[in-house]
Amino acid sequence: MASEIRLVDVTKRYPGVAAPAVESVSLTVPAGETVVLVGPSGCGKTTTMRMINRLIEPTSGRITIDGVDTLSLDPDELRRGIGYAIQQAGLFPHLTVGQNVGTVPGLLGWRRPRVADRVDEMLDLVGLDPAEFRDRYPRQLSGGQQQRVGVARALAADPPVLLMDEPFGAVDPITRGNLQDELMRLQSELRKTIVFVTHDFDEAVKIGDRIAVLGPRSRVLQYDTPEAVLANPADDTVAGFVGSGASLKQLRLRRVREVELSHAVTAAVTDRPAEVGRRLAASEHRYALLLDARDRPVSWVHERDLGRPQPVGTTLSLQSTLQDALEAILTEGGAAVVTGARGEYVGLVEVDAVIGTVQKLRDDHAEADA
Ligand SMILES: Nc1ncnc2c1ncn2[C@@H]1O[C@H](COP(=O)(O)OP(=O)(O)OP(=O)(O)O)[C@@H](O)[C@H]1O
Repeated sequence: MASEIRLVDVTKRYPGVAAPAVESVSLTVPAGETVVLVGPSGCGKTTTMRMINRLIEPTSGRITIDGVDTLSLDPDELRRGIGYAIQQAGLFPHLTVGQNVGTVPGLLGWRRPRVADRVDEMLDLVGLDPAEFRDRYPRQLSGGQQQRVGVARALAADPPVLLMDEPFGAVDPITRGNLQDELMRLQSELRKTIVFVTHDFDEAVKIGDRIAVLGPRSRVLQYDTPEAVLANPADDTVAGFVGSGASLKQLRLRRVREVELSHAVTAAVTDRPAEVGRRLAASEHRYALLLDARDRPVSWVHERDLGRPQPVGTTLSLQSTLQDALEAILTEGGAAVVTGARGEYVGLVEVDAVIGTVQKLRDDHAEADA
């Protein structure tokens, strides 16, 4: 269940402040997608997001959810239908984890056993063992665990819309990466409409189906897929925000399955070296890949050292990112082995194929823009 959110010409003026904090923003968030609002501090991201659940009332303009004007709804009712997760989780300190997660279902009048079941289900979903965590207080959790509880609470009443304001801002980079991965996994199952605020462009690229790059007063500088923003920033301000290393960032978005694989000379580990040598001689290759009885890669042999196979190191799957592929190619030297679901040999990724894919992406976006 997901909803389309539409902002039409939305402006917010804070009392006593001459310049509007948000000026004439129009943006459509498609149902079931994750849209990231990204921009520098003070540009109005939080104000824009909070107008959606009316924690802040717009001065003018219209916000609709599935075509219904949010101003026509009772604000409390509106907010019960919208999950909200914020930095440092914003948990109630005097309530247990279970009570925190069960807040909205409780307000909605769910019966206790149903709330209790839902709490456990949600804790499971965000990777916390209910038996261990449901009766703890927030202060007895790490920052990352608190963030997980925050996400569980936001999702508890199964709202079609989820607003997340720098939800992973207060944790270390590794925990942050894990929480991002978790959110992406959850979203691939739940397909909520998510509006996510961050000032971290890399986070936006990683988790967004689309990114809205905002300038002062929440002006939308570019609204597109991460691939398109990276390949072709709309102007110098966006380019500055994309920063250096745009091509390297693209490597994280593309998968091995999108690359043309090349093929090694293969042989069975049980084949005699002389036979492997004959095969290599008949080819343009210097290395052969030896496979076990179930076609799984075991080792490489060089034509001039057939008696001394070298074990295959890191292998890739078709789902691996091109960043992983490049890392493996650099470690393995020249090419990395791709395996299928049962570990069987599928092909090789070579560095030229990775470079070619990124270049093609740039050319495609440049053409689309021309
Ligand atoms: N209650 C308020 N009264 C007056 N001005 C406010 C109020 N809340 C925010 N502002 C101003 O509105 C502008 C936008 O603030 P907002 O918090 O939406 O930005 P933001 O992009 O989310 O920033 P950050 O990334 O630093 O959280 C800022 O200039 C801020 O000072």
